[in-house]
Order: sequence, then structure tokens, then C-alpha cells
Amino acid sequence: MLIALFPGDGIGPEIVAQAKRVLDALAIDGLTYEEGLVGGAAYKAVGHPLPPETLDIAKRADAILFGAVGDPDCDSLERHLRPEQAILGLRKELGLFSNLRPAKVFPELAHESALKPEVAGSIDLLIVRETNGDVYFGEKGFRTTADGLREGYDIMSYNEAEVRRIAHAGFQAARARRGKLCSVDKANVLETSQLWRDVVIEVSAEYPDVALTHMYVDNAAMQLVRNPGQFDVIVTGNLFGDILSDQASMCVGSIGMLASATLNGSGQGLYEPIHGSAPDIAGQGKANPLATILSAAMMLRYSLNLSDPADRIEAAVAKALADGARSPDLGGTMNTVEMGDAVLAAL
Ligand SMILES: NC(=O)C1=CN([C@@H]2O[C@H](COP(=O)(O)OP(=O)(O)OC[C@H]3O[C@@H](n4cnc5c(N)ncnc54)[C@H](O)[C@@H]3O)[C@@H](O)[C@H]2O)C=CC1
Ligand SMILES: CC(C)CC(=O)C(=O)O
Ligand SMILES: [Mg+2]
Repeated sequence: MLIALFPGDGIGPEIVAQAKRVLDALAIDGLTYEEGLVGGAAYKAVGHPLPPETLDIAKRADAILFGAVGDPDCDSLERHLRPEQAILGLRKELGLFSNLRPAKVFPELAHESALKPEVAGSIDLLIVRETNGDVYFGEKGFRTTADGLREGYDIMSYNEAEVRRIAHAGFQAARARRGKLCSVDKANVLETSQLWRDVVIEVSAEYPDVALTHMYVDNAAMQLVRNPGQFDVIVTGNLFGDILSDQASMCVGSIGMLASATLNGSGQGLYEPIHGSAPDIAGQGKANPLATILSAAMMLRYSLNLSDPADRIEAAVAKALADGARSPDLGGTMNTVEMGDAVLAAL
């Protein structure tokens, strides 16, 4: 089984190194790794954020373990050369449309939540975010208005097939959990969202055992901090899911804690923390590697069908936290490698 390792930029190499140490410690038979350049690192080395060699590794791999991309040095490049195109390109090229972002509070971290501990303690939700469409992939550009003003535009759209397949992913996830699905949209204003809602309702006929509700995204942002315990599975589009998942991360304690899986229809997946390359702390040993380590556990479970070692990683993270492991984002002083050490000690 081939795992593509794409560390990327900023804290990416630091956190992926810790996840790799944990995978190595499990000594799983038959795992092989190929490393590839992505993001600003790839642009600086070979002139493109997603070089053909990297895409080739990704296509051959059973799973991809991804750090993060994004480099302030590259922020004024033409859009198609910017580091972020690597993650967008991988999602699109491999048809990775179903981005699963679980947010569950570890009891020891309830006090690190931006919410009151008793509110945070109730959080156990999954955001199912579509990642192949929406405004991220629509026509975009700059133009000049009739009045001579500069105007930027990005077209938001979803077709019914795109909504249908992510709706199925949402219903199936809800069925495997507590049977509640909340579809988040902005159907009071956007036609894209009206189609989204209509299609989700059509698909719901196939899941009579799942309780479907709908919520506008502005209300969802509010409900996520007012009463996050009400949510089981949230299914939503690319943009709304991106924003709500960063928000959910602080509800459970830190953006350094949220793992993710992005799946296509054939079992292949990309696994990454939900956060970015954190240039403000890169190279300082301050990055929390737990989201990446937990992403490696999701990789074992979802793409490699290895649920026992996945359970072991998750249990080790829980034990490390229970034993007091804390990086600065969790109110502690342990550096990135020490956090990795703590998980290894708990394996
Ligand atoms: N999937 C990806 O590769 C993503 C890439 N990005 C890119 O990352 C770059 C930075 O973006 P930002 O908006 O600053 O978001 P960010 O998620 O990188 O950082 C936001 C804040 O959270 C902190 N943070 C993030 N991860 C952390 C960790 N593991 N441990 C401790 N603290 C952590 C950072 O230090 C920063 O203060 C940009 O170039 C952006 O485009 C952003 C999100 C996702
Ligand atoms: C960097 C973006 C392309 C994506 C993002 O913020 C995310 O997937 O969370
Ligand atoms: Mg994001």
C-alpha cells in the first residue's frame, strides 16, 4: 500500500514528520511511502505548486498524507501558481469531493475551548464539506465596470449531480452516527443554495431513518457557539464548510486538533489537518501535530482498512492529552517533537 507524503509549506514538514514517526512506530506490514513537493516548496523548486511528478505519485497512491500549503512569499504570484492551488488541484484531479471534518472535544481540553466548558463538552459533530465545486472552482477574474471601476468576480455554482453525491455522503455518515443531518446553505438568498436544498430533500427520500433539517449558514455559525451539542452531521458546500470547520475547531479547543479525510468514490483519500501552513509559527517548534497524527489515523481507517492501528493512534492521542501533553495552542509549553514523543510513549 502506497502512501504519498506531501509535507508542503510552513509547519507542514514539522507536523507530517511527527505523524510519520507514529506510523513508523506501528510497524505496519506492507506500507511504502513516496514523498512529493507541493505548494510554495514545489513552486520554489520547480516552478509549479503541483508538479506533474507529484500528481503522478498522488494518482498511484492508496492515500495521501498532506501537511499544508501556503507561503507569504508567493501571495502575489498569479493565481494558478500560488501554493494553495496544490490542494485545490489534488482535490479536483483525484475527484476528492467528500471532506470529512470531525470535531469532538477531548474531556481534558474542554477548558481550552473558546466556549464555556459545559457547552464545549457536548460537542461531537462531523462536518461533511463538498470540495470539488462551489465558488472555489467557478470562473473568476478581474474586469472593469462601465464606470471604469476595477471589479473582481468569482462564480458560485453547483450542479445537481455534485449536490446529490455529497448529500448521499452526508446521509450515510449520519446513518452511521446518531441519525441526524443538518444541511447548511443560504437558500434565502442564493440560487446555488436553493438547488442544494431541493436536491438534498430529493435524496432524503432514500434515507427515511435519518432526520433531516436545514439551516442558513449565518444561523449555523451562531448555533455552533450557542448550542453545538445539537449537531450530529452537518453537510454543506465548499465555502461554508471551510469557514464553519475553522470555527468548530476553536469550539473543541484548538485548530491544531482537527483532522480531516477527503474521499473520492473509490476509497482513495487525502488526509490533512484542517488548518493551514501557519507561517506565523513555522520553524519555531510551536505547531501542534495532533491534528496531523489524527489525520493519519483516519487514513488507516478509511483508505487502508486498518482500523486496529487507527484505534491505537486515537487512544494514544487521548492518553497523551490525559497525561498532560500540551503544545502552546493548548496552553502548554511542549514543542512539536515533544508532542510527538508523548503520543509515541502512549502508543
Ligand atoms: N489545506 C491547506 O493547505 C490550507 C492552507 N492554508 C494556507 O495557509 C496559510 C496561512 O493561513 P492562515 O489563514 O494563517 O491559517 P492557518 O490555519 O495556517 O493559521 C491560523 C492560525 O492558527 C494557528 N495554527 C494553525 N495550525 C496550528 C497548529 N497545528 N498548531 C498551533 N497553531 C496553529 C496559526 O499559528 C495561526 O495563528 C495561507 O497561505 C493559507 O492560504 C489555509 C488553510 C488550509
Ligand atoms: C487553502 C484553501 C484552498 C483551503 C482551505 O482553507 C481548507 O481546505 O481548509
Ligand atoms: Mg480552511
